[in-house]
Amino acid sequence: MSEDVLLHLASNSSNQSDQSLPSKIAKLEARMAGKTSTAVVSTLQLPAAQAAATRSSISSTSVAKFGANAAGEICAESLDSSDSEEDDSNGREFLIQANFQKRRKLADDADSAAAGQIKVAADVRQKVVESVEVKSGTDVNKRKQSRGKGNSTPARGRGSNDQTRIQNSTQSLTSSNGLLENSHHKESSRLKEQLGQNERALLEEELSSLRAKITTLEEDLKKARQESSENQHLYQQLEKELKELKNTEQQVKPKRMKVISDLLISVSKAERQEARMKVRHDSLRLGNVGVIRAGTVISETWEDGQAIKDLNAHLRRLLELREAVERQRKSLKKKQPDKSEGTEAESGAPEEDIIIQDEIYKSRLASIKREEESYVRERDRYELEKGRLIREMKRIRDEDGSRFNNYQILNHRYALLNLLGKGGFSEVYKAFDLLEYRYVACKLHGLNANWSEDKKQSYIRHAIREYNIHKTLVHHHIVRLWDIFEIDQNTFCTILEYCSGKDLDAVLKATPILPEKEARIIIFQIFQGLIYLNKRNQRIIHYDLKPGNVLFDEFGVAKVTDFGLSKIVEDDVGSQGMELTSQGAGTYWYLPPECFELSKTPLISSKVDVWSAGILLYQMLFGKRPFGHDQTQERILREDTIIKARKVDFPSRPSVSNEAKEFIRRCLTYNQEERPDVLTIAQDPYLIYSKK
Ligand SMILES: Nc1ncnc2c1ncn2[C@@H]1O[C@H](COP(=O)(O)OP(=O)(O)OP(=O)(O)O)[C@@H](O)[C@H]1O
Repeated sequence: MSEDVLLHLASNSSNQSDQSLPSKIAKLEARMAGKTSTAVVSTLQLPAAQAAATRSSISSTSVAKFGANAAGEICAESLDSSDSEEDDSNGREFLIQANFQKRRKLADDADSAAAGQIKVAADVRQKVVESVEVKSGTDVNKRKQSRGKGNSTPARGRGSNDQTRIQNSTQSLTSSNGLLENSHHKESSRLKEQLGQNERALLEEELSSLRAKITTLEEDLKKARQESSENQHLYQQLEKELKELKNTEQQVKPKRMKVISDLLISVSKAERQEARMKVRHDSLRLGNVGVIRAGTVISETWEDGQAIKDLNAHLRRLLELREAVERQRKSLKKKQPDKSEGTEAESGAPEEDIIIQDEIYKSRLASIKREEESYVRERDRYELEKGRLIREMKRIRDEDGSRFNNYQILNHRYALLNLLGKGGFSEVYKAFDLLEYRYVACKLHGLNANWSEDKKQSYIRHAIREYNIHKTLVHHHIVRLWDIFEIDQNTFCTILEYCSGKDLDAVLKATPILPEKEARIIIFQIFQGLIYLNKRNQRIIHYDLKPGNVLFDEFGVAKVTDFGLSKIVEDDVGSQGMELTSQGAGTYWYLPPECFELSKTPLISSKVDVWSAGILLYQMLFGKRPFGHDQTQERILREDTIIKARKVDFPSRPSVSNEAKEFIRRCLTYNQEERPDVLTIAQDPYLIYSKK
């Protein structure tokens, strides 16, 4: 109710023409003051939040009539003054004062509105600049734009507020005071005019700066065009140079290949010469192949060299010496007095002398034995050297007899160097890949010209099968197969990763027994390869694991090779394996009993490779194969050696860990069903390396 009254009062206070009104109003105000002061007191007595609510409701109602600021202040003034204004005359003074303050307030608002309008004009100008800058799209303009944005945002906000305030003030001015309205109109039109002038000046200034910018941009554009045409020219020049380089490369490439292959060939020639000299030198010491003629039959025989002859002569002499000393000892024993028969004097030799003489003989025999042992060790070493020499002689002979020994370049990239070795139907050459710049092993598969067409075709099918299996295998412990190509109707070539170390067969020939640590890490690597073969979608049984098919690279990494007999495990094969269709292949010492099953087609699985790996480990640890070591392949078949291999025995020496023996026993489980497959035995503690 007090608010309504206040509103009424406020609206009436602007009516200057009603002469009786001031006193009425004064009275009412005085009354109101009493009431209002009560209201103020009660408001003050309320809690702070409630008091604020009351105040804000009053002021919001006033805003509806006068505009936010003016109404708020008038309200506050009327509330402040209500305490002191007690009579009518004072009430009139209050009204005049209130109106005067109202006017002053509105004038202030008009000023601030004018300032707001200047701001708005500045914003408009800013927008023009921005739009021009966006169009120009240069970095410089972007910077300007961001600067402009930073300045304009708050100004724009203030501008709109001020505009609202101007509108509000103008409304209240119109309703409350005509005079004020007139002066305000004048004032605002003057301001507008001034604003227009300012704005124009600013825009002109802006326009001239934009023109300057356009000139700069045009210059920049000109420069950029010039640069672009220079770059275009440079690009064409480089393209031309590249083409020329490519042409030169094409011309130089064969020359470079020739230089490299010439260098390789001269190195390889020197190696061949050195190898032959070494063989000649070693054969003087160790022996040579001689020819013996018996009637019309000429056959080859081995003749020991001087070193072996000397060694054998030493051993013979030592043997004779030992026998002589033993004879002496025996005769001395005969001279020994028979205590039951007579005295020292009667036998002719004092007992003490005989004892001493016997001690001398015994000591001599011990020293002869030591010497003999040392010569035997030396002879064993010579035997190993002799074996190496014989293999090297064979290699040289094969190399000399090979039709690929004249440093050919195969398939325009593989420079053939020296022969590494000869297998059943193949020769393997060390070669250099002139495109990839790496050494490779070229395996030349030769078909016998006398073979029937069918046999040739079958061999080729077999080799292509091997290639197709092998080329998909990419593993650290499997020799990579890089390439295959035909050389002529009877020969084709596969390109393999070159392994510069020996193969395991050569290692075991040089050192038949390996320390367990070395043997374990080799078998571990072989199993890594086997695990890979059994974890692929298309599982593979190697079927020909033997020392000759384990190669070593220059760092001693073991790699499985030769997939000529491998079998791909069909998807639908049962747990016991698949049928072995091509029997009779493989090396018998390393194959499990099921492969010798002749009454029915055997079922094979990765357990074949587990058996072979068990034999390999046994051989590395004990220097011999567990079954049929000294037998020929033919005898193994004839005597059913492997079919009878039910239990593995371990020699007492060298001493080998129980873990190794247990592992070998598991690998050599006779019954195929009970033997673990590759992935199962891979879990064996012997194949697990962990930090202790
Ligand atoms: N990738 C290779 N890197 C280095 N030497 C190799 C490589 N492949 C084979 N050799 C060597 O070449 C020789 C002949 O190998 P090849 O595989 O033809 O014969 P093999 O395995 O002895 O006989 P077969 O294949 O008839 O059983 C062996 O001494 C072997 O060590």
